[in-house]
This record gives sequence, C-alpha cells and structure tokens, in this order.
Amino acid sequence: MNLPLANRAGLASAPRVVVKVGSSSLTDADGGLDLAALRHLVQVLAARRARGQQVVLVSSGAIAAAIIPLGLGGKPRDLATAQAAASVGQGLLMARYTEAFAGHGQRVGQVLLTAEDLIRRQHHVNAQRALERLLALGVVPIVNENDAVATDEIRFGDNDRLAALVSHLLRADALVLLTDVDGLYDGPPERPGTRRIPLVTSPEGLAGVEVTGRGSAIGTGGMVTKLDAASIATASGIPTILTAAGDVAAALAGDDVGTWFAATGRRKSTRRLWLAHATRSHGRVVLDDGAVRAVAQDKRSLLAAGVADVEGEFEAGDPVELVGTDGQVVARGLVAYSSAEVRAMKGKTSARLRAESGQDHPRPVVHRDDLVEVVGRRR
Ligand SMILES: Nc1ncnc2c1ncn2[C@@H]1O[C@H](COP(=O)(O)OP(=O)(O)O)[C@@H](O)[C@H]1O
Ligand SMILES: N[C@@H](CCC(=O)OP(=O)(O)O)C(=O)O
Repeated sequence: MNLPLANRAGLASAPRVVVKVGSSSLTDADGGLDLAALRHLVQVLAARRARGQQVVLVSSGAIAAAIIPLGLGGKPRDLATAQAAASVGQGLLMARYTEAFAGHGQRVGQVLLTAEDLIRRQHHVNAQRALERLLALGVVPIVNENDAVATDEIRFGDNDRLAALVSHLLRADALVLLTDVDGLYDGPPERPGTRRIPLVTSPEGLAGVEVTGRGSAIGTGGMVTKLDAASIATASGIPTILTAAGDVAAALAGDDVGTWFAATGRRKSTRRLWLAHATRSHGRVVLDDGAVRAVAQDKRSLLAAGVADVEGEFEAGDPVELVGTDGQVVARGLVAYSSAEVRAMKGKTSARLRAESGQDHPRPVVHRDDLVEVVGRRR
C-alpha cells in the first residue's frame, strides 16, 4: 500500500480522493439549490477526472433541494418529513449533477448508503465492489446517505462521518471536506479575533480549539462531526483537508488553504472501524469489574458470567455498548444474543450454561473479534 500523503503538495497528483460537500455549500440565501456553486464544484472535479484521477463525491443537499419545491419553509425537523424531502430532493440533486458532469462529457452514478450498509460485512463488501467498479468504468460515484429509509436509531444524519468511512472503504489517498468556512478556526469563526488553523498533526493539536455542533441553518453537525470525520480518516492513515467549497480548486492543487489534518495512524480493518464509528448502539451491556478488566486490559471476549445488567432491547448481531457499573463506556461490540437471551444468561458461569444449553462451547456474549475500543467519539 502507498504511504499516506505527507503534505498538501501531494494532493495535486493523488490518484484517488473522496470529496464531501455540505448542504450549506450547495444552497443559496433563499434556501434553494445554488446552481452556480454546484457547477463550479463539478467543473473542478471533472477537470481532475479528465486528467485520469479518480474522484468520489459525497454530496449532502437532498433535503435542502426539496425545501422550496415542497414549500416546506425550512429544514424539516421530524423524521417523516425529512425522509420525504430527501426522496424528492435526491432526484433533483442527481439530475443537476448528471447534467453538470455531462457538460464535461462525464457520467455519474448514484450510491445511497445506510449506516447498516457499512457495518454488516456482507453489505460493505457490496458497497465497496459497486464503488470500485464505477471508478474502474470512469464514472464519478455520487454518494449520499439513504435518508428516505434511514431511521433515527441507525443513521449518520451528517455526511461527514459517512465520507470518512467511504474514504477508508476505498483506501482513498485523501479526504476533502468542503463547507461554508475556509477551515478550522481556534474558536467559532464569527467571533472576532479567531484564526484559521492551517495544520493539525495529532489529536493533541486540537486541545483548546473551541468547536460547536451547531451548523449553519441548513447543515447538520457543525464542526464537531467534521472533526470526528477527520479523526476517523487520519487515524486510519488518510489525511484530511477541510476548506471552503469555493476553494476546492486551490485545495486540490495543494495550495495553502483550509486546514490539513495529517495522517496519524495506520489502516484498520474495515469491520472494526465500522463498528467503532458507523452506527449508534442498540443497547448496553453492563459489565462487573472483573469483566471490565478482562475486556479492556486483557483483550478477552465477554462471557455471560461478567454481565451485571442489560439495558435496552436488541437482536443478536446488533451493535451494543459495553459499560462498567459506573456507566463508563469500555468498548463497543456486536452481540451474539438478543437482549432477552443475555438477560437470561447474565451472571451464569460457562459450566452452568453448558449444563443448561447442552452445548459444549456456548458462544461468548461478545466475541473478542467483534469488540473494539471506542475512541474519538464526542457524542
Ligand atoms: N472552530 C470552528 N471553526 C470553524 N467552523 C466552526 C467552528 N465551530 C463551529 N463552526 C461552524 O461549523 C459550520 C459548518 O458546519 P455545517 O453547517 O454543518 O456545514 P456543512 O453543511 O458543510 O456540513 C460553520 O458554518 C461554522 O459556523
Ligand atoms: N443526507 C442529508 C445530509 C444531511 C446534512 O445536512 O449534512 P451536512 O450538510 O453535510 O452537514 C441530505 O442530503 O440532505
């Protein structure tokens, strides 16, 4: 595998980049689609594509695109209206992209993903295959969350983390996050005296930086989800640049715009990265102190004997949080049993479970291979 790009200069010739554009960069003052902004972005990406470099576009804006056509008067607050708006707006958005890329002789392909598609192994292999084939065919894949079917429990809601996971899935050389501010500032950018941070080389570099989760009127997640995305990507070896959509050409040319987040870690297994970041958990399994040590320090599987309590309802295979009796999250894992089964098993030794179930080797509640430490989550 190629080494991560050492600095921005490498961006100009990077073979594969994932570019994410936020709703705030695609809407005008009236809340409608800003066609000039969309066409400018397409022109820059199409030129890159024409030079033989691969581009995956993760575009928000489906919900925003439907606000005026559906007479909604603003961003919908309830899930059902957001789903309906996304359904209408996604078609409108894709029509604009198809038209704009066609003006440069290029084709696009729509890929709608749910968090579920990225956490289940079979699904993410499918997504990866489809995206790779689109790229091999010279198509520009345009990715969005499948908002029309995503539920509140299992959805990203913002496209920043989705883009980070897609860049990992495709082993991109860089992730480019385009928004309505020209970089990360050391405080809310509207506050006088705050300054752009051009370079972040480690998570410690963010100490003292004040970010809010409040986005623009139309965006979701604000700077918090962008920093989450940068931390997911950089921790798995993918440098990230955060800049204004209007500066996309300069950013892709490697100029000193925006904030460059250097790669900090090495590539992780896709499945474990998904597990740590792809979705919210369906419930919690409370561990006694011995089980916390076994899981966190000794890196062992979680056995029923160490389960003190079960919170929420889940099915076998769902992602759950493993917490200590103090409520601290220890790890996240895919649970092998339903919540009802874990309740029935809790506190029982393996010998007792063997006797009760008649099985020689009852499965652990969460197998070691299905466990990850939770890092970099702010919410
Ligand atoms: N420290 C910070 N540096 C830069 N922007 C910040 C910071 N804290 C909060 N923000 C806000 O984050 C917003 C971008 O988030 P959002 O509206 O969700 O964008 P998008 O639609 O592109 O995803 C900016 O408009 C800015 O006001
Ligand atoms: N998937 C949603 C995007 C949600 C959203 O607003 O994201 P973002 O603007 O990137 O913070 C849409 O297309 O409307």
